[in-house]
Amino acid sequence: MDPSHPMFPKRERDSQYQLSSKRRITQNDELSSFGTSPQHQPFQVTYNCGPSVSKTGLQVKPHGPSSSKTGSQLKPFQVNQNCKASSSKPFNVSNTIISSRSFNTKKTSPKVQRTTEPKNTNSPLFKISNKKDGAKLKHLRRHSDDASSSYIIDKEKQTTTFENQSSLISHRRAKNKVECALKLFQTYVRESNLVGYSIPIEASKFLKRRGMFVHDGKKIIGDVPGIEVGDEFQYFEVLNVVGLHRKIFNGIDHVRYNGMFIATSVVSCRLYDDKLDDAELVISTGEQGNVINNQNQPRENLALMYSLYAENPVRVIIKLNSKNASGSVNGGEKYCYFGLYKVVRFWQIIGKLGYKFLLVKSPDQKKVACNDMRKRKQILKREKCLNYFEDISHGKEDFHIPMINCVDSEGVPNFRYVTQMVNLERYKPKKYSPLKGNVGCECVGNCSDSDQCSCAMKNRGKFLFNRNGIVEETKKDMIYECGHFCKCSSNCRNRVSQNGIKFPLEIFKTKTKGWGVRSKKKIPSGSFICEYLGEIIEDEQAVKMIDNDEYLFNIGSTNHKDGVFTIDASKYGNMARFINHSCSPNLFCLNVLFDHDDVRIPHIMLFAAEDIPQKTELTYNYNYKIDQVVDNGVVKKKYCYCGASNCIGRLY
Ligand SMILES: C[S@@+](CC[C@H](N)C(=O)[O-])C[C@H]1O[C@@H](n2cnc3c(N)ncnc32)[C@H](O)[C@@H]1O
Repeated sequence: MDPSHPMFPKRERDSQYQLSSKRRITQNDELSSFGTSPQHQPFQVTYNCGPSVSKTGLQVKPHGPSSSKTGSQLKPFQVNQNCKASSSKPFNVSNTIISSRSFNTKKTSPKVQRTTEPKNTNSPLFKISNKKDGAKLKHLRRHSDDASSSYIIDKEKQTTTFENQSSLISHRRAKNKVECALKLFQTYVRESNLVGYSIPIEASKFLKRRGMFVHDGKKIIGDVPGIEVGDEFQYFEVLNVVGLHRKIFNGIDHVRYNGMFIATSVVSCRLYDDKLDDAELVISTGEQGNVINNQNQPRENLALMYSLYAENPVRVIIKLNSKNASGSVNGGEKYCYFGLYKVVRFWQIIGKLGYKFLLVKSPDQKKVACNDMRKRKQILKREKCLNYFEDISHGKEDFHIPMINCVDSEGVPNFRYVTQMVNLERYKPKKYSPLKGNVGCECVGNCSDSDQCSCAMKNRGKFLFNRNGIVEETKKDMIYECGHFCKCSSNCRNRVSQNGIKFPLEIFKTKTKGWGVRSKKKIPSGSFICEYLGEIIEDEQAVKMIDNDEYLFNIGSTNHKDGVFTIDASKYGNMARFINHSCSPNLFCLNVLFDHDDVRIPHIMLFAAEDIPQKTELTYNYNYKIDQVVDNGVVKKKYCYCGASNCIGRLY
């Protein structure tokens, strides 16, 4: 081992860990371094929610209307006389777009009055007491009936047919606008250096400033032009951007229409998405404000109540969650538009001030809303899996990164999937700035002459990748790829690992090591696999992470006076955070630089150390030192379950 190898002083650092009771993955100095249809079943229960349950403060309770708690004696679709709403008759409502300027600003809060005391029944017990309101409701119903729908969905073929050319054109135009807005949103999320919940909020503000909100200033009842049943959105905030649901912290959106509030959209949480099919019926808990009597119902409840009488279409968006072993809901969430529904009844929750609302899907709406739900069900069945998630990268990678669990029911762990290092910009000092140093090569087109290419010169006068992108040097301290500041083209042979994954990978649950990673296809030796991504933190910070140090990866070397860094993949990371250790690994890692010249914070790139057959677990050597991991003066031990014939039995 060359002592000038930036990883060489790792041994010294390892002893430092011992002192600081820290353990973490280190780079090796050798090769190994590293509601269904009513006919089928009773209604499915969902709960309305905002961006997150805790944020909205809404209660999420896993019991439905038929639970004894609510005391409901009504069978599904049985509608109490007071609350008559025929579920058999097809919807006769259509789109209405109200410009925000045209709202009636006169406040005439409708009074809702209970006719009988609810004892053991949760029948809908309200009638409109205000005659004026009744007239308005009639007017609204007539208005809805009269308006002609812009498109018709062929139920059998599950296709959307537009009534005329102009409605098709305007739908396409709106769809383009939606797509543009979504792309910009995604780009903002990907490129921003922000962290946590603020990312989608800031992205939404950014789009708003740029006038990229679709249907801005309009409150739409019914179909939203440009959006189709089954469309999926990654963030709650996006629903506002595309005009599906205008509330940011509330699961029920409403408009004031002729002096009354009617609901326009509801966002519901499904806690058990493995049981999902197409939702024919949804029960949504109404807002549970501090109501003392029914005269003071929160606006959202009133809106849903009036929607029952108005028979207006309500858009239903369902938040699809995963559930992890501890039962908490996190990860892998998205919002799927399920189509237009109608409120058919509501009832008070016994012992509580809130209400529940039963919504039934319009028979003319497309049935299977989310494609991946069907696929997910098939895979669960075929693989005999207990849990399956189609893509934990949420479309951020060129391939889907599925997560398959055939061992237990644990869902996607709580971390944010990223495709670039978090916090890199913060630590990249100016003196290493490529703009100041001579970082980029001057080659024209593809780099071909290693004597002329300054990047090849840094690699001791060689191109380290062959023309198929296979790395031919496995023991280099540092690899310099051509990069952002080079004049060569983006297809240059000296740009490999920066271009992202080229082999489809999947995360799977192992029996003894937690999650692991395997390739869906065979991988030739020397191929680039993936980068180890996470948040760049300073060493001192890493040392303090006593209880959360499983995803720390030492980078750079200790002989830099101005900072030593670690990658922390606990909160932010990619599939690499799931790659396990083996005493006989099939991957190795290399330090790569291409977007800056700071050797303290190289990219950690994993490559295949051998030809890897498909479905084989990918592993690298964590390089822990046995008996050198100490916590509070006590030597910590972790047994190794890599199963290799040369396994030393312990990770540390
Ligand atoms: C970077 S994480 C790897 C992914 C991890 N299995 C998971 O479920 O998230 C490192 C942790 O995985 C487990 N692990 C990795 N390789 C192992 C091995 N060969 N034997 C036992 N546990 C291992 C250890 O708990 C280790 O702290």
